Amino acid sequence: MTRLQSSFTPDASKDGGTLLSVRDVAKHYPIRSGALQRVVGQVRAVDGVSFDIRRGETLGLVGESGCGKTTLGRLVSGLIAPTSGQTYYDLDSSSLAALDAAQTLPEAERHAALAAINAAHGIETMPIEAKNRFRRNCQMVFQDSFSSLNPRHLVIDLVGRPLRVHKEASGSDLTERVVELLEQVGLGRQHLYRYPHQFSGGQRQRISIARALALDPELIILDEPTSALDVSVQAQILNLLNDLQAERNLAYLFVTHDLSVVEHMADRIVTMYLGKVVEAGPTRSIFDASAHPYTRALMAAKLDLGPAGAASENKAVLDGAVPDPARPPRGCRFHTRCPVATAQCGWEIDDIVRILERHEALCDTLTDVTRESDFAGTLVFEDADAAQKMAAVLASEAVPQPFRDALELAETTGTKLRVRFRQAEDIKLTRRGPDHLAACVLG
Ligand SMILES: Nc1ncnc2c1ncn2[C@@H]1O[C@H](COP(=O)(O)OP(=O)(O)OP(=O)(O)O)[C@@H](O)[C@H]1O
Repeated sequence: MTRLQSSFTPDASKDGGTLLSVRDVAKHYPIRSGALQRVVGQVRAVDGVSFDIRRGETLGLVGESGCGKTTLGRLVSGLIAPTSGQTYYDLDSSSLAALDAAQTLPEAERHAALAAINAAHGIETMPIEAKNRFRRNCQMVFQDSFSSLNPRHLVIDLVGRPLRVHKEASGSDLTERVVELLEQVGLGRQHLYRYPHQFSGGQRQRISIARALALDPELIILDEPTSALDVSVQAQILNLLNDLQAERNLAYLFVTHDLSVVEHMADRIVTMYLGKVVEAGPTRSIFDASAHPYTRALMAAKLDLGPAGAASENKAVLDGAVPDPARPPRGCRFHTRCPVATAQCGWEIDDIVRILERHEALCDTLTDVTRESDFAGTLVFEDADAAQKMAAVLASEAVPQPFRDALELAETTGTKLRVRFRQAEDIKLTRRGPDHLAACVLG
């Protein structure tokens, strides 16, 4: 893979250097079944994601629920370990160049080339002292302040804990440090000896932010920090985050499903769909010239709060549920819902299975599916009539035109229906403008 395809490395105005480099990171969760809890599949929550975060910038990570944003946030923070790939902390420019050059090498050579960089900068492989430094410098704020703040702890304990654990302060010094932190987030000394339930949602989120600031981090991962709040409180928290960033040169990874929030907050945006990055670029470039239909659909969906006409039109854009991440669609994973899909987007046998799920009567008569590959196979029905009917459905307007264009063969013999689609590879990210990448077959 070339660097262009594997990573998203900005040269934005915030040129404080790269803080974190996420490289080809994947997280697959095993699906277990039966009395013996055998592994029968994998949920591909994050599936080969690369991007950089620069010092002092806000990177917005957007996508619908279930696309893998939270998992990615936890991977980046080191809270969970990746299945493959790695996140690198504090690379100098020559290590960063070496890291990207190594991505183009064959697997075996890549390991050798990366050994020194992994040992010094990989958050899974660095020495314990370096990992502790990373942990101090990378903090998280979660959406649900109720569950992230222990209800039995006083504010002084909640905010002071990182200082105590890292032996930064104790006694009256600790109290004064906590007061300082509370004042920075708009609270004060009078709040020290109260419990989380005595605060409003917005105030609790301020306490979470104060706790995240305690060790003076370089990066805060904000996972839907304002989604549970009223709009007016949301604005106050976003303003607070902006002020803190300006004062402390903080970098934020801002995880949200809400593009209107990142439009105001983010310097750059990464759009994720079903575990993959589908588009990444400077915020203005994404909003003015989005190159992926999924990003455009998310942008349209944000107008749902607007005029009724826009709402109904936009609901159609993001119709249907996100497919099962254990069986992500081939080619472009968005092709099953894409309003501008083409025959090149990766239509496959599973798309027939998805169509069958909408035709209950036919689905009941299906007895077997044998696959030669993801793109070719045979469906066996109870009787020849059902096989003919299915062939007729596949040739009709009940299925999208690009699906029909991609279907090279649909041949019935008795109870069997043999099908073959045109082959497709995964769609790679390609350059669409300065620092702007998108993974779509359309130019
Ligand atoms: N511990 C886990 N075990 C198994 N599957 C998981 C686990 N955590 C997440 N998943 C699955 O991984 C996929 C991605 O989940 P994730 O929470 O990262 O998405 P998300 O975009 O953050 O969604 P949301 O906004 O709803 O949190 C989902 O299908 C989810 O069910």
